[in-house]
Formats: sequence, structure tokens, C-alpha cells
Amino acid sequence: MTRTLLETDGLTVRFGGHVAVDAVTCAFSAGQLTAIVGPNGAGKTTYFNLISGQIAATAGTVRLMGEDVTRTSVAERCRKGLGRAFQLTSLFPDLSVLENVRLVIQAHQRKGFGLFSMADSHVELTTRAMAVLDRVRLDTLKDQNVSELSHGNQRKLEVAMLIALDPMVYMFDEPTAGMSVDEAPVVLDLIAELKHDTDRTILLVEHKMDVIRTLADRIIVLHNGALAADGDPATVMASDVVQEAYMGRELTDV
Ligand SMILES: Nc1ncnc2c1ncn2[C@@H]1O[C@H](COP(=O)(O)OP(=O)(O)OP(=O)(O)O)[C@@H](O)[C@H]1O
Repeated sequence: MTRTLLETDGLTVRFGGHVAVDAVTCAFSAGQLTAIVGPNGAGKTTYFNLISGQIAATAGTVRLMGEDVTRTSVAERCRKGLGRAFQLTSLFPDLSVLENVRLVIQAHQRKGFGLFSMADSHVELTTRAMAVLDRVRLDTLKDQNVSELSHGNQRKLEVAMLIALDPMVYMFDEPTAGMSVDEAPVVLDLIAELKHDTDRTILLVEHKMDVIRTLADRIIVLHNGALAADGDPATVMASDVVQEAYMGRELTDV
């Protein structure tokens, strides 16, 4: 039986009179990549913000590996296994590529600073950071300042920093947004590789049809904040609700 890693139950947020996410009940299992789609303003990013804790729910619950984390801080959810990639906002531009990854690992481990452990831990941190950089093929750029990286490499670094957190739940919000046609496949390949970790689950907010086709095992559709469809990609894409919700506008073929 597949293990449920993340569940939202009746998850709701209201902004004034506007219900941006409307009683969304959904479970996400290990070994699955779920694409979250919907027209502009459907509530996809707000749903992500509720799951990761950036905004507080008006009603409903978020459960992470069975534990209610609805009132838990962003940092604590992260420590408990929720990993979200932000569009470059989590990078330190004036530090090197290696230092960025090392900082993430260090913060996650909350390493002590005892005199004797420091040298060892520094070597160990560097080794682990290099292993992650190797995995995303940024090892040769380890000493480069992040501000000097191409946009595509900055996005790769962002994925590296997420991998360094070793989360149970990966969350990507339009991971190839703003990338050139040349740069996007590298990040998509990285996400595809993450699917090999079959004890993890991946959530992906995405507009691009080809990305969804390549990566998704399942699609959920949000419409006016509510869950409008949920199922395997072929069935959901052919459904009336998707055809009507999009009318060929926001889902883009690239
Ligand atoms: N902090 C906020 N205060 C008020 N309204 C908000 C807030 N955040 C989001 N909304 C509203 O909630 C709705 C859902 O927005 P959201 O950004 O989640 O949609 P989305 O599906 O991610 O859209 P897009 O595909 O354009 O990114 C929109 O009507 C938006 O204007």
C-alpha cells in the first residue's frame, strides 16, 4: 500500500469576502508526482502557501506524515520534511554556489559549533554539499558567486538547495518559469530524477502542457479555489471541466 505523506482536509482561506482556496481535500502519496493546474487566479499558489505555511488557513487542516501541521511555522514544517523551491528568493547572491548549499545543509542540521567538531563538520558539510552539486551538475561552478550565474544555473542551484534539505515532500511552483528553451530541460531532468526516490512525493504547479505530460503521474485541477478534477493525466486533460476551465487559453504548449 502506498504511504500518504501529505493531506489537506477542507483546507480553506478567505481574503475578505473572497474564498481563494475553498475546502480542498486531497491526499498525496509516496512515489507520485502530482501536477496542480488551473486557470490564472484559481488558487494554486495560495494552496501551496497554505501547505508550506506562508499563509494561515481560515479553516481545514494540513497533515504532514500524519501529523497536524496546520498551525506549525514554515521553518518547522521544513524541518519535518516539507521542501518548497522558491523562485530564486532563497538564494544568497553574494555567496558562492558551494556556500549556498552548505548553508542550507548546516541550517537544516543545526550543527553545533564546538571547537573540536567544527573542523570535522566543515569537511563533512562540504562533502555533502559537493555531492548535491555533483548531482545537479553544478560542481564545476562551486566557487562562482551566485549573482554571476546564468538564470538557468540559478534555478538549478535552487533545486540543489531543495535536494540538500532531503525533504519527503517536494514542492515546485513553475520551476522553469523565465528559463530559455535550452535551460529548461536540465531542471526538468532533475525533477524527473527525483521521482526515482519512490518514498517521496512531488507537487508541481505548472501551466506548460509538455512539462505536465512528461512528468505528471496525476493531475489535480483547481477552479475558483475548489478542487474541480483529480485523476490520471489522460482522463483529467480530456475531462469537460478542464476543457471548459481553460478553453485553450492558459495551458500552453511550448
Ligand atoms: N494575500 C492575498 N490577499 C488577497 N487576495 C489574494 C491574496 N493572495 C491571493 N489572492 C487572490 O486569491 C486568488 C488566487 O490567487 P493565486 O495566486 O493562488 O492563483 P493561481 O492559481 O496561483 O494563479 P496564477 O496561475 O496566475 O499564478 C486570486 O483571486 C488572488 O487575487
